[in-house]
Amino acid sequence: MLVVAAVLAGLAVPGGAEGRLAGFVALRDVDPSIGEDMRYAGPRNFTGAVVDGYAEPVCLLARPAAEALRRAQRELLRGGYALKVYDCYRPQRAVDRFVRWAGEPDDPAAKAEYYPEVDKSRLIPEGYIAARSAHSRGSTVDVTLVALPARREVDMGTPFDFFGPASHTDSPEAGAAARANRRLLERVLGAQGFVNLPEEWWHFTLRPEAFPETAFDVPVSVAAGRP
Ligand SMILES: C[C@@H](N)C(=O)N[C@H](C)C(=O)O
Ligand SMILES: [Zn+2]
Repeated sequence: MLVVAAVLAGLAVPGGAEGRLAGFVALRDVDPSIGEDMRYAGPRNFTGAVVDGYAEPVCLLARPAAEALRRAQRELLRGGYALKVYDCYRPQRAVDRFVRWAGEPDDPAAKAEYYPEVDKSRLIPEGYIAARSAHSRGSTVDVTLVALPARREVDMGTPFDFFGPASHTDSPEAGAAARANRRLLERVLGAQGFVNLPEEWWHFTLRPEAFPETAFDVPVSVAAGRP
C-alpha cells in the first residue's frame, strides 16, 4: 500500500525482493559488444568519487531500452562504429547525491574540467543535472560512439558531462566532424525510439518508457539485473 502511494506521488521506491529490479537486465547480457565505462561507479566524474548507489560498474536498463540499444549497435557496426555507455539506470540516492554536490562549494579543478562557463548554482536550473532524473526510471542512457577497430572515442566536440552550451546537441560551437558524429548518434538511436536531451549530446531516453512513473532506488549491482 505504501509503495503504491509512493509511486502515485512520483517518489522513489525500492525494487523487488532482495534488491533486484524486476523488468531490468544487464546490458552486457543483451549485447556484450556495447562498451561500458560506468563513470559514476568510479572516481572519474564531476563529484570526484564513487557516487552513492553504484555498488558495481554495470549498465542496468529496463529490457526494452537494452534491446533497442542492441538494434542500434547492429546498425552502427555495419558502418564501422559502436556504442559506449557512461551511465544507465541511476538510483535515486545517486540523483540525491548530485543535488547535494550542486549545493557544495566549488572544487576549482572540477569546475575547470566540467563546468568552466556555468555557475555551479545554475547546473540544475539550466538542465545539466536533474533532481528527478529520467535515469532512475531505467530507460535513459548516457552514450557515445567509438570507431572500430580500435574502439577509440570519436570527436563529439566536448567530453561526456561537460556542462555548458558547447554540449548542447545543436551547438554551433561544435566543429564539422563533431556535428556529423552527433547527428549519426541521434539518427541511429532515434530510429530505435530514443529521444535526445537538447542540453546534452550524450543523453537519450527510450519512448515510451517501460516505467514512466517510477524512480527506483535499488543500488546498481550485477545481481540487481538478474531475474
Ligand atoms: C549528469 C548528466 N550525466 C545527466 O544525466 N544529466 C541529466 C539532466 C540528468 O541528470 O538526468
Ligand atoms: Zn544522462
